[in-house]
Amino acid sequence: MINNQTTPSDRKKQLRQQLRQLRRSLTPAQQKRAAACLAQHISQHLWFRQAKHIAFYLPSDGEIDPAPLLALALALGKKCYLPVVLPSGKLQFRTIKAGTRLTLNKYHIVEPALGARARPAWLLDLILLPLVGFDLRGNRLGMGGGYYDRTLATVQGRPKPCRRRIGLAHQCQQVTALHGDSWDIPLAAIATDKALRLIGN
Ligand SMILES: Nc1nc2c(c(=O)[nH]1)N(C=O)[C@@H](CNc1ccc(C(=O)N[C@@H](CCC(=O)O)C(=O)O)cc1)CN2
Ligand SMILES: Nc1ncnc2c1ncn2[C@@H]1O[C@H](COP(=O)(O)OP(=O)(O)OP(=O)(O)O)[C@@H](O)[C@H]1O
Repeated sequence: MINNQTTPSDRKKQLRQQLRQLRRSLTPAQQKRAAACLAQHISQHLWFRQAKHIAFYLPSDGEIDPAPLLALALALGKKCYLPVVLPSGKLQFRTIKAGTRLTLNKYHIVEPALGARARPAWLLDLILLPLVGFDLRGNRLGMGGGYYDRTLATVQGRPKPCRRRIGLAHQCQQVTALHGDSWDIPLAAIATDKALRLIGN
């Protein structure tokens, strides 16, 4: 029997493919300009200026590139971290600085090798998360692994993870409305090449 009904999960997958295709189609010049604009928006924000420990990511699959901001943060003496995927389905945030040994994870994304010091998520001052898609209510579509959701989930008996979370994306990744899932961790702001917008509650 053929089942033609699409579920919310099918639609999420389809949207993910479309938005990933869209960001991959940006030219190197567009990517470079977007990364520079993003760095400008975030570097002026109080949350960045106040933060001593910041989680970044290294771009893959056309994601907006936080590298210029990472370079600035390192130059300012801030401690910077990158996500490392663990077999448990969670992320560990490991320190990145000049000379940190890097390796490729199972998704071919660069991450610090074993040995780099890790910092728990609740001791980070600011977390910059990669987005595949977003809406202006702060709903977030990620790569579908649930890594950030699992890592930042509030579990009773555990300290609260950092709430200053900024989702990063190209402006073209905005959609009218995304369906939020019960496990989605809320974003406090979204930063694109165009603006940094705080999410109102
Ligand atoms: N730059 C970056 N780093 C990151 C993330 C991210 O979204 N961006 N993550 C955010 O959570 C984690 C990795 N999460 C991922 C989850 C799923 C797939 C994925 O489905 N990739 C393949 C197919 C699977 C495979 O090859 O085994 C694909 O490209 O379709 C990739 C990364 C940690 N590091
Ligand atoms: N706190 C959690 N505990 C256990 N499983 C979870 C949790 N959060 C999410 N998941 C699982 O992860 C899967 C992927 O979730 P979702 O599609 O929201 O990922 P995503 O947010 O797009 O990905 P990512 O966080 O990797 O960028 C879901 O099927 C969900 O069951």
